[in-house]
Amino acid sequence: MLRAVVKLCCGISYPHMRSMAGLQRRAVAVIGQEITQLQQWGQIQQHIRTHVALNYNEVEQEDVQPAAMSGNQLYYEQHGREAMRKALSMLEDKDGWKVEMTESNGDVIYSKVIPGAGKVFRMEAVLEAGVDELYDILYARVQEMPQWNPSIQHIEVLKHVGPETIVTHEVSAGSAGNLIGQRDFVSVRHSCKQKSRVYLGGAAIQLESFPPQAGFVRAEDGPTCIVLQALDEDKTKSHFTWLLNMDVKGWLPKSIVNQALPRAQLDFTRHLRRRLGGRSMSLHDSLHLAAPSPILKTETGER
Ligand SMILES: CC(C)CCC[C@@H](C)[C@H]1CC[C@H]2[C@@H]3CC=C4C[C@@H](O)CC[C@]4(C)[C@H]3CC[C@]12C
Repeated sequence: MLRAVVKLCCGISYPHMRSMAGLQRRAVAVIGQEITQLQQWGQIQQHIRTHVALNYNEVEQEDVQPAAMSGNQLYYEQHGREAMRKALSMLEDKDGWKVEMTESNGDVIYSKVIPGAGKVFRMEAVLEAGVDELYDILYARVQEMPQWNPSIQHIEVLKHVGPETIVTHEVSAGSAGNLIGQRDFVSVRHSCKQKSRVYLGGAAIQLESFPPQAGFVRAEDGPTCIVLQALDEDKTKSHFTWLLNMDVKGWLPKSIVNQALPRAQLDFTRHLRRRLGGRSMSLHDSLHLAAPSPILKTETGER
């Protein structure tokens, strides 16, 4: 329909456009580009509906009304969905994953080198919570994360783009336990909630209104994704899959980064379990938590 209207408009305006000059012509070209973007966005939506992995395509996505959204909002939505799609297709490819670590509580981290993305890590764990509770903790109340996770110093929701998309600024904690030092991230985070599954995708974005700040190393997270899958009817257990794909930036040996990233995943999950009430703590975790905290909130990170 949109295409037909555009064609009709083009036909009507063609004789006038021929007589246009300079700036007017440029303005028409820009409008043309915007229309193409809208169209591409529609195609991406369609692509997600039909092709994306792990049942994400079963989601009844509401028909989007581009007219009701500003160009920027459309861009964030599109970027978030695209990140989710890319991350899910990385997870979908089951070949070539190498076991990186196996924990006594059953958590496993795999890694794989993916052309274009570099080394990515996939964590698989079982959490003693339902997908709704996890969605609430990990997405709806994302800004409260620093209260239960000492690896994260600050999270601010910069924009609420829609019910499924937010733009966030995140600052990791520079601490003795974190060899990489403090980083900050600006990301679009996209969520998709189904009855027994939740998808949380994300990727770095550049915001003109939030350029890298002096003294901070701006890292890039994503395309990344967390998939939560309910394991039982009573909603007491969920399977947690987390694809971590991060460019930490700065001058650091790969070996340090490749050790720090899976560590960060284990730490994150340990704190998440503690937030869930310690219901699923392993012996290893309880011992670890009983010891004086190795995470000292010092300002020793590279700033
Ligand atoms: C190793 C160093 C550089 C970083 C350590 C902290 C990392 C692990 C922290 C910093 C910011 C954090 C992210 C902040 C926000 C979200 C969105 C949420 O919906 C899922 C978790 C997720 C995606 C966090 C995952 C862990 C994270 C990436």
